[in-house]
Amino acid sequence: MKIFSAKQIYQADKYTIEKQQIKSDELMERVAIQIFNWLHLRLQGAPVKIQLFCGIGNNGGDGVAVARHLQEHGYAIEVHIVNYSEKRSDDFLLNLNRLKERKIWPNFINNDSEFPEISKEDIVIDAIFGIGLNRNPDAWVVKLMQKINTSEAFVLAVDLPSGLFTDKPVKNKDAVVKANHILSFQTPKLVFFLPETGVYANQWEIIDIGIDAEFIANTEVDYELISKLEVLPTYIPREKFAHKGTYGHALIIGGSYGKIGAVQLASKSCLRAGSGLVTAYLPKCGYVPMQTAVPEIMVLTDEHEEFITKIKFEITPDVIGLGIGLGTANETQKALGNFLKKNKTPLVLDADAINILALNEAFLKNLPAQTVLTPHPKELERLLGKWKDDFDKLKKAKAFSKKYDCVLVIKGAHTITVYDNKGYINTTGNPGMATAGSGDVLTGIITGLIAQGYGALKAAIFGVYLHGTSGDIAVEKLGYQALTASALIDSLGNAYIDLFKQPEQPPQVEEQEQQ
Ligand SMILES: NC(=O)C1=CN([C@@H]2O[C@H](COP(=O)(O)OP(=O)(O)OC[C@H]3O[C@@H](n4cnc5c(N)ncnc54)[C@H](O)[C@@H]3O)[C@@H](O)[C@H]2O)[C@@H](O)CC1
Ligand SMILES: [K+]
Repeated sequence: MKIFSAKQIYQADKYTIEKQQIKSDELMERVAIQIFNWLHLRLQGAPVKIQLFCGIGNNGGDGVAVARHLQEHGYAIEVHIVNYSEKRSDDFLLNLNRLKERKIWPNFINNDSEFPEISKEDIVIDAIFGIGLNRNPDAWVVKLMQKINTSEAFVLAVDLPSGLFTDKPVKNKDAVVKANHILSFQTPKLVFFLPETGVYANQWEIIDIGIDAEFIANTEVDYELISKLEVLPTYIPREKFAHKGTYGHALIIGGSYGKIGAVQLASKSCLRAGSGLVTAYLPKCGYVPMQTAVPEIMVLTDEHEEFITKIKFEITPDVIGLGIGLGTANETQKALGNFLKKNKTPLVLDADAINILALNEAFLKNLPAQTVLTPHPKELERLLGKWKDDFDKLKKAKAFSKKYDCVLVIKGAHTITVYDNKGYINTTGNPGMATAGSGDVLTGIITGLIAQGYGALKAAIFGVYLHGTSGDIAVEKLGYQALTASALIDSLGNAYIDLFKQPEQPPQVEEQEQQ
């Protein structure tokens, strides 16, 4: 699903209004009806008090229009107009008049007003600011936001929680409404997926307001949300006459004394991701544990007992996953530098391979085109330097990816894969996956996909998706705390199977034949 910027949302609005030959307030009415339906379905006329806090722009207009529908259906409403500016939008005024025609008199809140009481049994509709927020809210509006936030009432945000900018970081953490649920129009907003602002958007849902499909299809975006719909077309089916050579040979290089398990995890997940053959290359001390733990995997060893000192092998793998459990010993750093000078095989680099690159910037120019790097936040910082905020981080990541022609997988709650000036935001996974070895498994999966013929970018996007789905499947049985990296590998098969599962349909009631 495409993620639009605020500017693109306004363009989409305009385009739709012209093409569908509707008035702008009709679009607002679509919004209002959908929000009303959402509430009505859940409340079923319950006598709960609904307090609507509406700004004076179109977000406020949405809120005011929802109020009218609620009142028409007998709900107990209180409409508060948060009067933060003189510049009221036309559709806000139109809907305000429609309220007045029905003898609903809103309460106007100004900077010197006393705020209304909000009880924790109430429902609050937050329609103060939408995507039009372009500067920090005034102090008195922030105070009102704080009142809403401390009320313990259920807060439903219209389009996005008021105070969140669509395409910018938040400076004042108090100046955002904490919503329990967000109904966002047509497209989720980028800020929902970034660590600093995503905390304000735990629960969100998209409301389809009938934005023109052609506009959506033809508009290039900077960010895309990746779910099953997006990854399914990239899946490469298995062929009947295939043999193990058809699906490639992956080499996993890593490990040092005490960190052989990391190579076991990456090699196993590489195999389970579908690589035809997998060889592991590790220091001598890893030979016996590796051969014993995973019989399907071939093993090559370095001449050193405890860490890797020379990366030399006679085989010709299709892809190399490198860095897990590697350590950063001087000899290992040198070995990686020498290896990169000669290597032409596609690479997936993780963990200490990334740390070694950060320590030796000169190595970066020797990366083959479209090398996949999978840093966690600390490794990313070593690579990019410190960033001011999430937006600055993405800007730096895009510049880095462009400079070195690499696919950068920014791991996090919503992992973002960056390449060619675009970001692909993953939607699968859960906090149970913040566990030792989880990253090693991801490296193995991406390496295994490239071995089978997936391009680097597709392998990274699909790999991150599969890894998250494995976590979502594993957590069902294990819960968050007991989820381990090994359990992720065990669920990988089901993650593939899940790709082809149809969503459950409600049971069909057969019609009784009329006698
Ligand atoms: N396609 C869509 O997404 C649609 C969006 N609609 C709604 O329209 C909203 C956008 O409406 P607007 O563009 O009127 O903007 P908002 O309602 O978000 O904000 C109102 C106005 O306040 C001013 N403002 C910004 N920051 C301020 C601050 N800190 N203090 C005081 N004033 C400030 C700006 O001039 C802004 O236009 C969306 O979020 C959505 O709720 C719907 O009504 C129709 C369809
Ligand atoms: K809002």
